[in-house]
Amino acid sequence: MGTVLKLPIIDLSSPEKIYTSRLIRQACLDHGFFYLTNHGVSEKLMEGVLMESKKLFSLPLDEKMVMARRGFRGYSPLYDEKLDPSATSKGDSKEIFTFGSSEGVLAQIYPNEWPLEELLPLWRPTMECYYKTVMDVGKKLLGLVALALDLEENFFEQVEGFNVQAAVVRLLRYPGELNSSGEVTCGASAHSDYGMLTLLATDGVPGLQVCRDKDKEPRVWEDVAGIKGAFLVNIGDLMERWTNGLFRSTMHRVVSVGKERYSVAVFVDPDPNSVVECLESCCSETSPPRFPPIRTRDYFHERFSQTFASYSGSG
Ligand SMILES: O=C(O)CCC(=O)C(=O)O
Ligand SMILES: [Fe+2]
Repeated sequence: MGTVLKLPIIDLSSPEKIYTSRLIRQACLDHGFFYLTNHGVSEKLMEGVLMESKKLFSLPLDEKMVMARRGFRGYSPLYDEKLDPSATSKGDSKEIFTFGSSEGVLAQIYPNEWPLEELLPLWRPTMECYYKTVMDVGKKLLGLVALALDLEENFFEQVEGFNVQAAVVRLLRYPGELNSSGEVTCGASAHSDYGMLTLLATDGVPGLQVCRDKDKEPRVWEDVAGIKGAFLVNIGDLMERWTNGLFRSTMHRVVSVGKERYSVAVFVDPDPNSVVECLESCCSETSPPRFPPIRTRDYFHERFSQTFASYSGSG
């Protein structure tokens, strides 16, 4: 493993909102990644989610395939996703289980898949509690991000950027296999996240790396360590587009270190119908918009079609 990147730590419980928003701004300009502490999600709940996730992935494959994803919700077996479409591998070495809100348009198009209550009685209540609790964190954090951009605190709610029904939770299991040829095995190949913000919790097994300059060849990958109880937060592509590239959607990947690894990523994404376009405060005559306006649904569809084997979703 290479160098470990030192990332800023943001305390979500600080009463100094403006000061905290300035720290967030700097973190988003410099890295697009930061740790979030004192966020209000208990370690017990985070551990409970990881434990239930392990139980789900331990089920026999045919029982998991009953919940196989339609669109992007449900179970994805090993190699179903390849986050870097240009990679020569057969796919990313990981299993995924994705769910979201049971309400709203997305839930109608892609109903959540739940494991049988007889098999995993605590699964659904634990996951629903996590979803709800992390949404409170997402809302508070996006308020600070809006302040960091000199916008009204509720800006992202007004433009349907924050919508509790549009977020998704992605449970991940990396088997930790190593390649006999000595090549890097990716559990998640190089990519940036698609939405606004991602809140990541892991079981502490290393493997996550970021590449701060995606245009530099060869790419330089730096390790990111976990902080127990903290979320690792990163900016996604739609936030980068909203801010005209000011806030960075940084490329990252997960490499296998020969050990099984579990993580839980919550993607705080805009409403599928929202249009993401350059904020007035982020462009000028000398710095015109770098990206045309785009509907969230269309952006997601484009990315999922490139990265999922046989993707037939509409958002
Ligand atoms: O598992 C991790 O640590 C990161 C996962 C990730 O980057 C993703 O699913 O987008
Ligand atoms: Fe990611």
